[in-house]
Amino acid sequence: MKLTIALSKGRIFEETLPLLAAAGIVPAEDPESSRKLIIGTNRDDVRLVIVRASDVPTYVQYGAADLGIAGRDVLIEHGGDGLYQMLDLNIARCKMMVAVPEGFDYDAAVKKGARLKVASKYPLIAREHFAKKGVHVDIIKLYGSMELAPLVGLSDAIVDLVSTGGTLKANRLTSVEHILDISSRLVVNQAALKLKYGAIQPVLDAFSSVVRQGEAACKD
Ligand SMILES: Nc1ncnc2c1ncn2[C@@H]1O[C@H](COP(=O)(O)OP(=O)(O)OP(=O)(O)O)[C@@H](O)[C@H]1O
Ligand SMILES: O=P(O)(O)OC[C@H]1O[C@H](OP(=O)(O)OP(=O)(O)O)[C@H](O)[C@@H]1O
Repeated sequence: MKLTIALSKGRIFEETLPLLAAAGIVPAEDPESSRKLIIGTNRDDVRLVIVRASDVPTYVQYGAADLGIAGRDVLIEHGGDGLYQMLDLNIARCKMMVAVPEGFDYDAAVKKGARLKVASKYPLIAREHFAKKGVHVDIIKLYGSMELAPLVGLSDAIVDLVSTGGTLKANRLTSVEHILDISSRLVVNQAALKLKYGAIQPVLDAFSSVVRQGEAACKD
């Protein structure tokens, strides 16, 4: 029985390699250098499909992939239909933040009840955050480089992912609110979990043991 795992290239692929190795899975090619979208592995029964990070839940939801790895950001925006979130893998960690240009008095704008223009690739997360605070916003949906939006007058603020803070700093922006901690999760197609349980369970066990080792190492 073949298992198909959906992954995005870049940081998720890189950070998933040790997890795959623990499950005895080694990709036959590097998606950074190969143009192939279906990558074989050392195991005849396991293949990887390389998709956009935000497309991973869709492939898993419809069963085109049995398993996938996606950020909490992507999973919240997608919704949970057709898939189970099985495991927090603790990889690709970052924070979802509100950021504004240095010198913009965000607290004063909020206090005044100003209507804010907010650019984001994560409209659901952004909308819910400001709704909870009772702040009126117009959300402007973007697909990348949110940091540019306030610099050219497209928005007052952004909702984006922050890790080192280097991108904000390089663009003279500053974070003003923390919304969520983000990490990537293993998701499984609901039907596949039943039908391919025997093949999926060892992968889950191997991934969990790597996550537990990482947690133990953090405590030491
Ligand atoms: N700077 C970062 N540091 C750590 N993790 C990050 C960072 N940026 C994004 N992530 C996490 O990694 C996931 C994949 O990010 P990646 O940059 O590979 O894709 P993307 O460009 O956001 O997605 P898409 O190609 O679908 O637009 C994100 O969904 C998020 O959970
Ligand atoms: O705080 P930092 O360490 O600077 O990381 C933050 C940046 O990382 C992400 O972009 P990414 O590098 O994934 O680029 P992309 O969204 O264009 O793929 C995010 O959208 C920020 O722009």
